[in-house]
Amino acid sequence: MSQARLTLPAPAKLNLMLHITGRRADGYHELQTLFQFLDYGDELSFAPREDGEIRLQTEVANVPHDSNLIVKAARALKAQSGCPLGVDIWLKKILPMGGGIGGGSSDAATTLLGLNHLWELGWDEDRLAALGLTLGADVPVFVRGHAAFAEGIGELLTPVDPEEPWYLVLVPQVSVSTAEIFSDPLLTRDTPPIKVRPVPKGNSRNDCLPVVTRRYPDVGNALNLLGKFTEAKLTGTGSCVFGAFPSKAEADKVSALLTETLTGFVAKGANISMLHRKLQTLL
Ligand SMILES: C[C@@](CO)(OP(=O)(O)O)[C@H](O)COP(=O)(O)OP(=O)(O)OC[C@H]1O[C@@H](n2ccc(N)nc2=O)[C@H](O)[C@@H]1O
Ligand SMILES: Nc1ncnc2c1ncn2[C@@H]1O[C@H](COP(=O)(O)OP(=O)(O)O)[C@@H](O)[C@H]1O
Repeated sequence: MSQARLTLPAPAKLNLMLHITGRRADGYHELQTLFQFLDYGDELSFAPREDGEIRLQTEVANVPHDSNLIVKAARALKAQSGCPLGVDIWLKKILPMGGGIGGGSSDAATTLLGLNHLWELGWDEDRLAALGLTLGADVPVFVRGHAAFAEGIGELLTPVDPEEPWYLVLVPQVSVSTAEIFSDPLLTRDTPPIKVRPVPKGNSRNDCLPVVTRRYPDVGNALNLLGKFTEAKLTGTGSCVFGAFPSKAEADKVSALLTETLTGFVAKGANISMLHRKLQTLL
């Protein structure tokens, strides 16, 4: 076994549209959503430990280690695989938390794939995605690593290949709780499911938007400002909003104007996640 430290990216995702089509008996919502990755994200490093301990060596503000999805993912994989090894993990946290760009879920997926490699478990993607789903509805798409149209609670994935524009992502300085938005009585929960495949253009609405902007005026403000330049959309349950541009130069130009007053970043859309591109180079 290689003892070298393994460093892997954990990319962000965007929800290019998000319809809520129903609610299951367990309270989870049925969605139709289009996931695309960004070439922008956190970075995790892993080094095996012979004593079986799982240690996250980086503090994450306001997230106790036991609640960190990285630790939960590592513990679950160790328990289910029976692997005797442990791991030291370091996290370079770049992605805003509660931003709807999936940082925690992506960190969990990178942990599952990284440890599968480091511990030489040989689990296939189906098994890793099923374990990922027990950690969060968004984890499976990061495990699969391909842009996807998602149904169910986000786990029934059909790979798709939308255009890969440059995006300007604005990050309002509020953290939105997904559970809070999904429990709002005013949330639209009865959008008729789209039955046609591929999903026709023009279905770019996010059903969470009215509830999120009502609760978080800063998000509405960011949408209005970006909307002066391009179609401005909300990702997931927010708080981040984004707009597409045909080139980096154009995204940078608008970024320069808006980030005087707002935080944001420019990144390229990617249909194959940078985690999977990196893992390919290790095989
Ligand atoms: C809405 C989406 C869209 O991509 O993204 P985010 O804005 O969180 O990134 C996701 O489906 C979120 O996935 P994820 O963030 O993994 O959610 P989870 O941890 O599984 O769930 C948090 C809480 O949200 C609610 N929840 C989540 C997903 C879903 N399909 N229906 C729900 O009702 C549940 O109350 C759950 O307890
Ligand atoms: N490794 C992690 N990175 C970020 N958040 C985490 C992590 N582990 C657990 N969390 C918890 O998950 C919540 C949602 O995080 P995140 O995935 O960044 O947002 P979102 O689901 O809106 O995209 C955080 O507020 C935090 O409490």
